[in-house]
Amino acid sequence: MIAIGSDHAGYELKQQLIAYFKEKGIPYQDFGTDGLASVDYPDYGIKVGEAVVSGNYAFGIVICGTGIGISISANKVKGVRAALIYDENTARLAKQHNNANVIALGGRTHPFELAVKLVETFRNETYEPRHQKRLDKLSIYEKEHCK
Ligand SMILES: O=C(CO)[C@H](O)[C@H](O)[C@H](O)COP(=O)(O)O
Repeated sequence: MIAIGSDHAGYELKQQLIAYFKEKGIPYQDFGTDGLASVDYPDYGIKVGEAVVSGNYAFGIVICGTGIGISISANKVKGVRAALIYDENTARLAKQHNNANVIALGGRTHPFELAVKLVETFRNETYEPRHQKRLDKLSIYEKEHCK
């Protein structure tokens, strides 16, 4: 199950991705926003981040205008590794090297066709455990410094 959320600037791309998930039978849960009215990206980035660390989702997708604000927001949640991906290489490496559990896209920067390609590239990639030492350092920092 994919957790997906956006602000108003990411709403249209989110709806397009949801239509794609429906067509392909890919399970998802939508954490809002529910329209084009102006909202604040931290509310949705944090909501999706918290859902992902609950352990009930394979990964999260967060979308604002550029993907920057909402990825920063998701990364405030302990246990989240959110990656702003913008081409096939970063989509691949976000999984291979970082084992990202949230990916961020921009509704004003990522055309739908690119967004689908990046989501599918990320989904089909596998993590390379040789990077675990680095991820462990992030977890240790979180344990020691973040409540
Ligand atoms: O946070 C962003 C960039 O990091 C997003 O682009 C937001 O969606 C953007 O700030 C919203 O801007 P708006 O002018 O209020 O629509």
